[in-house]
Amino acid sequence: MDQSKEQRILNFVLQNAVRGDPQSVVDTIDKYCAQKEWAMNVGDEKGLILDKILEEAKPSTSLELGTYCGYSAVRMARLLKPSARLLTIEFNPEFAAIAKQIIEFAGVQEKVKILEGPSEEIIPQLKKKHEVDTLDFVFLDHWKERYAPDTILLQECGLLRKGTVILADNVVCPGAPEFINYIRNNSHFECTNYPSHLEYMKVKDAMEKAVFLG
Ligand SMILES: O=c1[nH]cnc2c(O)c(F)c(-c3ccc(F)cc3)cc12
Ligand SMILES: [Mg+2]
Repeated sequence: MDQSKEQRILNFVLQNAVRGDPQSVVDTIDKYCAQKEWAMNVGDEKGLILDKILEEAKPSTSLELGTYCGYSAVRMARLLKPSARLLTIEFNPEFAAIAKQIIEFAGVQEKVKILEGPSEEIIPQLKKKHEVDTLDFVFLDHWKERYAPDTILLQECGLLRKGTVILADNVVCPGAPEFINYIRNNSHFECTNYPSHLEYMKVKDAMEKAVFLG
């Protein structure tokens, strides 16, 4: 059977990146997706915005919605302090299997736990099944129609605390209008927009940061 694009990305990482070196894994995926096949990783330009906001937050417990091939999980894990943890939720089993291998190759598997399934099912399990108290950082990078309902669900499950940083990808392209409308008109969040470009393209995109005020 023909290989999937995600399998081709994995193979390129295995053949060209340095095992145990997360930066080389990030750079290798960016090289492949910029030169060979576009893929929906957050990429190098928006990745630098993610890096900066994550480093400012210094999170102990982070959640990512939308693992895909694990690019942003590796990118975030490389900046986390030794005791910090990243939980990442992926609905698509094929993507989760690829991400697991890329995360392990990068050597960050001790910091990253992939949770396979729909976010609306897994989020309510985070406290009891995954021993989460509250989240310090949340990266929204899954289906845009889930950004708003999952943000509401995180609040309802008591997973946000005063100062939790939520960062959303793609608020311009493909766009997340319901989320933007919800979060910018909600007095419990302080929002900041970060204009950028769609990964590996000259198309405009942006990220939105929303700090929960409690
Ligand atoms: O579905 C997505 N989940 C997470 N991130 C995405 C992304 O960064 C994209 F650029 C895009 C995207 C796909 C096709 C386009 F033409 C433009 C953007 C999609 C996603
Ligand atoms: Mg994205």
